[in-house]
Amino acid sequence: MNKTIALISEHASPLATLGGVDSGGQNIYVGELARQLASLGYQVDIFTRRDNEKLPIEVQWLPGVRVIHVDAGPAKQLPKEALFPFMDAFVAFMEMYMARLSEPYRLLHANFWMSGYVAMKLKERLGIPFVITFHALGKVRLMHQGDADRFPKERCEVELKTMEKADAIIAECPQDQADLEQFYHIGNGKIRMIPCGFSPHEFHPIDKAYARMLLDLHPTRKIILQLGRMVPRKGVDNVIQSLAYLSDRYDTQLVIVGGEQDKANLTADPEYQRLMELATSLGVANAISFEGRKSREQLKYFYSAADVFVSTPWYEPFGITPLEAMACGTPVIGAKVGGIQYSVAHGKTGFLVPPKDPEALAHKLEFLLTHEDLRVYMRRNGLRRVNEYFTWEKVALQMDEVYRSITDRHNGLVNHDRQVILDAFEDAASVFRRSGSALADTLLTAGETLADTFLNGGKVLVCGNGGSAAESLHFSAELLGRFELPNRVGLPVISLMADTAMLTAWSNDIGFDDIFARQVEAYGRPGDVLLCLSTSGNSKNILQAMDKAKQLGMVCVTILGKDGGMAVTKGDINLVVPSENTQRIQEVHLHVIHLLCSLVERKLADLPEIGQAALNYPPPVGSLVTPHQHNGKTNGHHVGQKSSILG
Ligand SMILES: O=C(CO)[C@@H](O)[C@H](O)[C@H](O)[C@H](O)COP(=O)(O)O
Ligand SMILES: [Zn+2]
Repeated sequence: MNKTIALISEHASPLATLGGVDSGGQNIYVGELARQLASLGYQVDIFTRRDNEKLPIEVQWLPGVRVIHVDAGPAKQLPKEALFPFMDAFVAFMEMYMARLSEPYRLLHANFWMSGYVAMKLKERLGIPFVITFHALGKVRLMHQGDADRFPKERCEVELKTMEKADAIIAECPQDQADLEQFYHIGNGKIRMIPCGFSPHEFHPIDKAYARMLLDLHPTRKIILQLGRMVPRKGVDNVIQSLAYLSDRYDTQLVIVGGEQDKANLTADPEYQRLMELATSLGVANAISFEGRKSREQLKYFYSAADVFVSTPWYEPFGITPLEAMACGTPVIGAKVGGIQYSVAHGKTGFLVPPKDPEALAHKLEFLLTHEDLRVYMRRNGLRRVNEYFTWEKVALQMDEVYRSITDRHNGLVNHDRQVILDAFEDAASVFRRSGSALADTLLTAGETLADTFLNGGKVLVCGNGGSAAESLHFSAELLGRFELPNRVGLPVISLMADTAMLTAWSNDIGFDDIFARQVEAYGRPGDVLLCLSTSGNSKNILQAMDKAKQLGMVCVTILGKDGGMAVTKGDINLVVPSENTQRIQEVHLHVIHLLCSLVERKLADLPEIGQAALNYPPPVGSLVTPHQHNGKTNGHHVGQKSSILG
């Protein structure tokens, strides 16, 4: 079974350094999901923007996982708010890349709204189904950030369209699901709740004293850890403010990990400056150490060294850091928002507090830091909870289920469509078979009549509507031009729907019902044939043309379907296709006109006495057998009169 999948993550690459403004949870999510999917047998390609010209296009990152760097916009770092204009180029690159693959991706998994746009376009063009994890929703962000939100205004509209087109939407927590339902009205069973995860091999408890020694942290002071991206919405200022409410703040240290810079260069980070000013103004600067950006390998030591981990953002679609802290045995005090209120079990693995409420945070901090037994209890619960529900391995297993259900459904649809096609061929074959026996004799008569008409200096007028109009042109082209017989003269067949100017003027000014009758009157002569194609046999313009032809002493040959309609009562030779299906009828009609052409040419070529004459049409009047001498009465009508186009 083909298990190739493309993860699209336009700004967040698993290869990017973590902790910067635009790299965080999504980089981890994409990387860890890919790693686990590969261990489930998937071949994963991660498409992310090439933001450094030195990056090769393809990087084999892990066994079964490649990172594909997409040329879309300048090959340098840009804020994610500036990337949307390059997403069409992203789509074009992926399409080009995919065209070279031996097997198409079975599924696309988009991450973030702009990747969703890419996946939606690819689905439109290539029909590949897609899943999306938004990681953050535009409407929620706008609610919290207001004018500070710098994303293009189309974001929410694109999100909505993407949601409509997606085969499944992954909500990361119950709050995410509720936001999707409330703000985007998505509730038709498309949403699947699958949380984020952590890797037990990466995050596990380490002896506290050892961790502190390695990190050069105080061996006995109470350590509060704040770790993550340092942007206003993460509420680092809230944690700093809470220190001012702690009664025993001098025995407590707040360690802040994260930011754009490492420790030595932190002063260059404006957010650090802002936070430092705040700490100084509150008189708590001495209780804080800013550690700057750290490598991922170092994080477990920080989590393990801390007595409590704090995360109080304004909002948080999921929040991976509380999981990582619990996985290292550290209780969490988190804001009662987004995924944190789901991952942190209040009173069991930590506490939930309102965001932007430093006093409430201080209250819980004080309580937890002064109750060691409670910390031990929460440590045990936290370890159990995260290992039971939140490992990347479990996340990937749930994701695999979603992928399978979509691809099965998709294959089912494809198979269904395939069956429709096979059935249509079967149906057509059966109508053709039935038509063979039903029409063979009449076809011989019709072929002979047409041939005799030509041989007698007559002509054929042919008409029909819609598909039948196209076939009437088809018929005149074969006989006026060439069919199978080489070197014969053109035969006089006039398609009555070929004269667009006449048809439009007449139907515009007078009416549609006599467009053919008018032409029959002008062109028709006794002994000529009017050949009518109609699937219903009830088109008024066909019936009127037949009436006119009969008045002029012409022969009416019809090619019909269903019950033959009214036309069957007026025709001299009626070829009625035994089917009720208009398309099948038309398909047999094409075959019928080809057979008529074939019969005409055979007749012209085979009759020894006229073989030469057929090549030198028109024959001298009277030199040839007249049709009724061959044919006698065809369907009760004599067709012996001679004519030429000019009468
Ligand atoms: O080709 C199709 C349907 O397959 C149509 O264009 C179809 O020919 C038109 O509806 C005609 O107007 C039907 O007229 P008729 O066959 O009933 O005389
Ligand atoms: Zn048609």
